[in-house]
Amino acid sequence: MGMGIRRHRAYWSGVWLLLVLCAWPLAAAATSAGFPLVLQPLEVADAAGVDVAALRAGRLDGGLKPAVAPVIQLRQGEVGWWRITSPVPVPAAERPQLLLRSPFVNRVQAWVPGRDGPVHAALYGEHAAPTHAHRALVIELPQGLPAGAAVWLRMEGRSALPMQLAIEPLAQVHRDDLAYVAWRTLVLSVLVLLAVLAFIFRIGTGESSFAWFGGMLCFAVLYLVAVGGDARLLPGAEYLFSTTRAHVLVGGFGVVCSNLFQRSYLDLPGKLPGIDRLLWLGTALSASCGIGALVASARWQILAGNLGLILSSILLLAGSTILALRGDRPGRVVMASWLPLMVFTTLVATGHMGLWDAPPWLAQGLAGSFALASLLLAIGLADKLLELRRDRDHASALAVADKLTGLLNRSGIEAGLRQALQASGGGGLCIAFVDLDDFKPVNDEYGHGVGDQCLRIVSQRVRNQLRAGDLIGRYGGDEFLVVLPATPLAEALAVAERMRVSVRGRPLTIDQLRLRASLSIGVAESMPGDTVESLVERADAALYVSKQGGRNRVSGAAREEAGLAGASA
Ligand SMILES: Nc1nc2c(ncn2[C@@H]2O[C@H](COP(=O)(O)OP(=O)(O)OP(=O)(O)O)[C@@H](O)[C@H]2O)c(=O)[nH]1
Repeated sequence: MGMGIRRHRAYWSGVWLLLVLCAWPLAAAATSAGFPLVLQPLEVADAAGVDVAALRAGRLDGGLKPAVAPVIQLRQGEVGWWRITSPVPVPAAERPQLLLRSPFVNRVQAWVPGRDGPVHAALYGEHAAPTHAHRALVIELPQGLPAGAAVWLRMEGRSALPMQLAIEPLAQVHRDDLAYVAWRTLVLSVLVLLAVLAFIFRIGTGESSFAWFGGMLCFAVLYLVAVGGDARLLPGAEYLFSTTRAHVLVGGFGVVCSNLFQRSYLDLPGKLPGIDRLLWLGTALSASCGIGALVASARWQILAGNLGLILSSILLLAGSTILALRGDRPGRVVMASWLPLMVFTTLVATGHMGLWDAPPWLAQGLAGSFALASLLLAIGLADKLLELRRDRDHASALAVADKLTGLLNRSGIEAGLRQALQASGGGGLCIAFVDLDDFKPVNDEYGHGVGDQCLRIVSQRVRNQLRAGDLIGRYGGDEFLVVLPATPLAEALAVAERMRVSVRGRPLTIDQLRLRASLSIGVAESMPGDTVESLVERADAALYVSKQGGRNRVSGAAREEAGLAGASA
């Protein structure tokens, strides 16, 4: 009980630590304040063929639309133009930078004051800038943004994800870059570490749910790295990660692994078979989008993938809530891990849909809540495994326990003796065969209840004479077998004598009765080539000598080659 509470405290301390670590970069991002900017989309008949000289000279200003929130979002294949100005002069001394956050695979061109040609910016490819973190495209404004001056932006839509705009001093960009990289490193490290642990546990325990969990984490890491651009500077990263097809593929297989893991962790087939059957539909949709993306890229894959994800999330949240309300532990763990994830997913998705102005740190919160969910699930999985282990240990302890005395039963003590014989290498081990004298009359005169109590007290007294490594079991009715590893015969005879005295020396008090009992004991020492049967047979023969000698005594088995024998009373 005490151990359990301590373990749970350790789990929750870990979770709190992670939450605090989550809060730090989010708080840092939230406190970032840049220069105000005004964003105006430009409406032109032919967006692809705009005359930039005319644009910069202000001759196309008639096409400018009213200012919008500083967010740029285009459908795939669309071309868009925007003008950026600032209501206050942005001084060059502050080394201001234009930031386009969460760029993913988008590419932009910018015409900034002080430069003739366009500045290109992208996460991947020849225009990738290794001098900044991958959270944003950063375009330098060498002359700042004086009153009346403008930055012109051109973008071809490659991803439908929105990009937020900001103008910030270089010092702040660097500070936020560092916080971002630290945060991403923490999140990705947690996920990678958990994945490695999951695969190690899979090999160690043979539990398939660990493999699905590990798979889910690997796909999650790939997804975050692909969308976030963490690996953008590695050779081949552009080819591997910068296509929507890559995201559909890892996303689809990630959901498949997650579903297979959660159904086995929650035991959905046994506990909620209806939800389990529906979950197969979500899994099939996600699998079809993943397999489809392996073959070719098509629009239906994104639809199937999103449907699979939404259906699976709803079913898992519903299933875990039902199980949690029933007091089921895995249900509670899944609910606790999915809730923050679902909240962040909904906030990010509604932000993407333009329903509200989502803050830039929300995407990082989503990644963090995923790491938190994975950590909770890993703890839950380990906890479930421990519980299974405890149940199994309990069951195997019950299988070898004698109910009446709490000692090992016959098969338990025989197994223990077999092991001890193997470990002893054939010599130096003694056993004592202990039998209660004239027990039948106790049963006959006082009844079985008193007889049982008598067996309990005698077993306790005999056990109290043993050392930590010795074994004792109830061999049958009123017979006990004691195994004394690494004990010479003389010492074993002395131990047996102490057992005899412990029972004979004091009467057994049962209710109002005071019964005098005694033991007959036969001791035998192991010899090379001994088996459990041959050794027990010699101890039994020695016990017979004690019985024949008048009971209440200890006899040592004769060692044929040495002719040793001992007896006491
Ligand atoms: N109360 C009780 N009695 C048991 C239990 N198992 C066996 N017995 C009784 O233990 C007695 C064993 O008797 P024996 O060992 O044959 O004979 P004994 O009377 O002890 O005499 P000696 O062994 O020759 O000294 C029998 O009467 C069994 O019914 C048990 O679990 N509870």
